[in-house]
Amino acid sequence: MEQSSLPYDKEKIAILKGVVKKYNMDGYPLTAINNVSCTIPKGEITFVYGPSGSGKSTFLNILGMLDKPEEGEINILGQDVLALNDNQAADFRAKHIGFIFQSFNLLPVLSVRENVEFPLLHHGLSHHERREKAEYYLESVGLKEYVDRRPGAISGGQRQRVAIARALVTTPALVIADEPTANLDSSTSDEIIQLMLDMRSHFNTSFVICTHNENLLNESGRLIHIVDGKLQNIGVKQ
Ligand SMILES: Nc1ncnc2c1ncn2[C@@H]1O[C@H](COP(=O)(O)OP(=O)(O)OP(=O)(O)O)[C@@H](O)[C@H]1O
Repeated sequence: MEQSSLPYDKEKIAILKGVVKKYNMDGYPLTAINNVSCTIPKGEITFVYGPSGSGKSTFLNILGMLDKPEEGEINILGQDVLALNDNQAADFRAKHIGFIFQSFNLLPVLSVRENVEFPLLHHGLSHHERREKAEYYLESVGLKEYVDRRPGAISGGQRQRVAIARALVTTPALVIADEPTANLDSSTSDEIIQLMLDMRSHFNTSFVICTHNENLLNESGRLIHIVDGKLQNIGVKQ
């Protein structure tokens, strides 16, 4: 695999330089991400915020290697990820990146435990090892008693806890969360926010969270503000 031309810095999970992503909007080009350069620090929470349609999800999809930009460089953990072919990119993503979505995206026919075991299927573990790991992470998000239930038989907040356990079970360096509290009431949102903060300290995972939730933006962490596809500023909230 090719090494990135961007300098490798072990304190940074990701380095983006000059990233441009365009969409075709009814025959017209729309620049959703416009020359974005930034770094994602290790072991911290970075909050991405900005108006609706400003390019936050596009930014997360590119950072999470779900989508490719037309221009720019992206280095994740020292790897030039744009140089990877589709299979290599899928392997890299499965190993290093976890995702949390606003709509939870759990598989309804699987139990809570099986949902969390699922990302481990291609990690060369025995059934027993997968089960042990899944139960460890489910216990860490407070769902020990619910492992045999189906997602349809637990609350929205509990579903998001399952999704957090599923994102963490592969011990990824980076967890990307797109509006993780948008479908939750405010007190459940607060619990989920607290849980992600606890998980960050406990597992030293780097989180990048896109949010409109002001409670999240008041937490300490890095802030990336995107307006019209451009980075407005990068700040540190103490
Ligand atoms: N698949 C697509 N095809 C065409 N245009 C798209 C596509 N995805 C996003 N866009 C456009 O790109 C721009 C950025 O969209 P994006 O979803 O990244 O914004 P956002 O900040 O996440 O918005 P929101 O806060 O409403 O979720 C918008 O103008 C959107 O309409």
